[in-house]
Amino acid sequence: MPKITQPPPGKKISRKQVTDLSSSELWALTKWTYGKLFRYMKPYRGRFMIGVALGILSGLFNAVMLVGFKIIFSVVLSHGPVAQTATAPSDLSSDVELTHMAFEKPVKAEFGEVEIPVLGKINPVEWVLGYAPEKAGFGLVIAVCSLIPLMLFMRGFLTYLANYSMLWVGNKMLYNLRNDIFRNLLRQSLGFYNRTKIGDLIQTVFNQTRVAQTNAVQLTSVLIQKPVAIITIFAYLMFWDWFFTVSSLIVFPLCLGPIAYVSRRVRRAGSKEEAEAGAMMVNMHESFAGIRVVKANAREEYETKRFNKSNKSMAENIMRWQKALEIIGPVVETVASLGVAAGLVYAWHRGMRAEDFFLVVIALTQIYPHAKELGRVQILMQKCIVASSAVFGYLEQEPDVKDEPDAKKLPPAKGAVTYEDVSFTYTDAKGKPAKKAAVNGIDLTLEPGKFYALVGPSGAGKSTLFALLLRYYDPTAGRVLVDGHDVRTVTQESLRSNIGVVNQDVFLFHDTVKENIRYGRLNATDAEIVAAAKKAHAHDFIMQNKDGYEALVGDGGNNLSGGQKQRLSIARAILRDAPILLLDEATSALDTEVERIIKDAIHTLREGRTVVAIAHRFSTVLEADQIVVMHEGKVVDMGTHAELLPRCELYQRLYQLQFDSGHADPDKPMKDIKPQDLDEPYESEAGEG
Ligand SMILES: Nc1ncnc2c1ncn2[C@@H]1O[C@H](COP(=O)(O)OP(=O)(O)OP(=O)(O)O)[C@@H](O)[C@H]1O
Repeated sequence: MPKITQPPPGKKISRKQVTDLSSSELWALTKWTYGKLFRYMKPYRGRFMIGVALGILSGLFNAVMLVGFKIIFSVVLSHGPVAQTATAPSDLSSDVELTHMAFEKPVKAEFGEVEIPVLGKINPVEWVLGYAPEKAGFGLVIAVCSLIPLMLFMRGFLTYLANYSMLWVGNKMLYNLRNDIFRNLLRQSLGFYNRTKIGDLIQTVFNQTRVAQTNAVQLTSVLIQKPVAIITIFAYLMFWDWFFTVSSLIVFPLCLGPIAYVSRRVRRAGSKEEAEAGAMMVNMHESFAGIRVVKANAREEYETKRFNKSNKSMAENIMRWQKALEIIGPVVETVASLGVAAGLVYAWHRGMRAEDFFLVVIALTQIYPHAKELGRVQILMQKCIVASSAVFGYLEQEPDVKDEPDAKKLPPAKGAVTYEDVSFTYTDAKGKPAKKAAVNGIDLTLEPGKFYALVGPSGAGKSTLFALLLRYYDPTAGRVLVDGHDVRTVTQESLRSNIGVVNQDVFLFHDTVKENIRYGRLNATDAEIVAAAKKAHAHDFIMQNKDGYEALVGDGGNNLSGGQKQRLSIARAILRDAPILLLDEATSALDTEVERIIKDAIHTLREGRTVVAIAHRFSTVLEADQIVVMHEGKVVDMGTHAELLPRCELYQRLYQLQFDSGHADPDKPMKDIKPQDLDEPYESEAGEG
């Protein structure tokens, strides 16, 4: 098996895959992930390093606290000076003194004297007071005890500052990461969007970026603060009583056992929860975006059940890992209590003083939360890798269609469009090419300023010609030229700024009428917007609303009728003022009034422009300067209605079908004519056009 050192380009790594990795592979992937994430940390490395330094300080502060506790205990819990040492056993009489004797460390000779690692014996009470009192007075006890909250506050404050710095860096990272991934997703070709679930994209941009960032930041904090804290405490304990410390190491792995077991359960449940979260996102997106279809088919219950399934499974998995996490505390405490009990026996055996034993217990319980956090490293690492593979998979995905490095700006075009032997085959969700080309060997020249109608049965390749001109896809063979420029040699932005599009499915943003029209040209003035709306015959209906141009159109334009949406879309195209206009005529029957208005608007639009319309009505076809007849991905013929009717068999059939099927009104759409609707299989005569 080859070693996985980084996710395959554009592919996500599943939690299961990560769980199955060998430790060297996991290490390699962690390095990869961190390498990627550190690029995002780099601009904030100053703050990051401050966070690291503060993390180390807060870890080291544990030793200061233990020293502090030792001083406090020696002042508060010692009862007066003990002048004896272990070398004078005959002078001892009390039990306390006996225990002192049994304790192999030198016993304190003076009140307040403590032995500190590195520093040796010191008497801080004497330092502060200037003399060594025989016994602690009330004031001294109060003063010394107040050190406890002070020390805890200091450690908490250091940890807070360390975490704050890390979170600050993390949030900046998240902000940049989200921006970059969103930008890169918008750069992707339509082919990418055909292959990808939108809910998945939303889940990655919104959730996975956060998971990658929080886990990376937490991991950094844990990997820096916790080992320092643990080592510091252990070093202190070792200095103090190495045998006891080493013995407690035996209990320590016992505590880690339940952590490891629970971690596995948490990981499994967490991974299922994440998968369900993705499914839920996809389901929600589809239900809301396709609300009309849902309602038209009365599928509310069906969609709710689908949602429920994911929701239930998610809730169960959340419960599962929360239950596992909650149980870890009591289990570890029970195991740790064994250690305390064993320690107590040891203390008795060694004749340890209560205050010293108390200190050891404090030190050991201080280690526990740090060890618990350190036990989560693997989970954090796995979560980080899984989320990062999704994030960087999308982030580093190169678009199928992108500007050439030397792409030039297409100057304002005259509007000549040429398809030179153009073929194109779509690919399926797995990137495999379809069996049949959508367009095949298209040779077509469209002159500037003319009106062309594309006609043909459903699936003939009309929309594909639009998509290739807009460079949504690159042809598999041949070239598409605008004013003699191959569209692949100019920037996509400049190409598309020369093309206006009116789709039959109008998409409006949840915003005001004004802003929806302005989407055609962002720097348009309000006056220009009103002028465009007037030309599109949209002004009157806009003004009927009391909010006029400030009225909200609703989500996707839900507050408007189909015709009104069309008119706003035309106003948008008028505002765009592009020399080439692509019009995908609505197939749905619009009322006669709306039809007329839209036709008028098209009249306005065609002036001085190359207009190419996918025509679904013969009234539109008849207006065209040239009609392009398409069939099965080929241009079959091209000419005026008068020229085509006598000579083009397919055109005759399309025409007859329209009238025979009772659509005597030429304004009625000739929609949904399928190849099989034509009497006999039509032999395409490619090349005639
Ligand atoms: N995104 C896509 N992925 C895969 N195949 C596609 C895609 N879009 C279109 N096709 C296929 O390409 C062929 C041409 O489709 P196209 O949409 O260009 O035809 P059309 O003439 O515009 O049809 P209609 O009038 O029904 O819109 C059809 O066989 C269609 O199934």
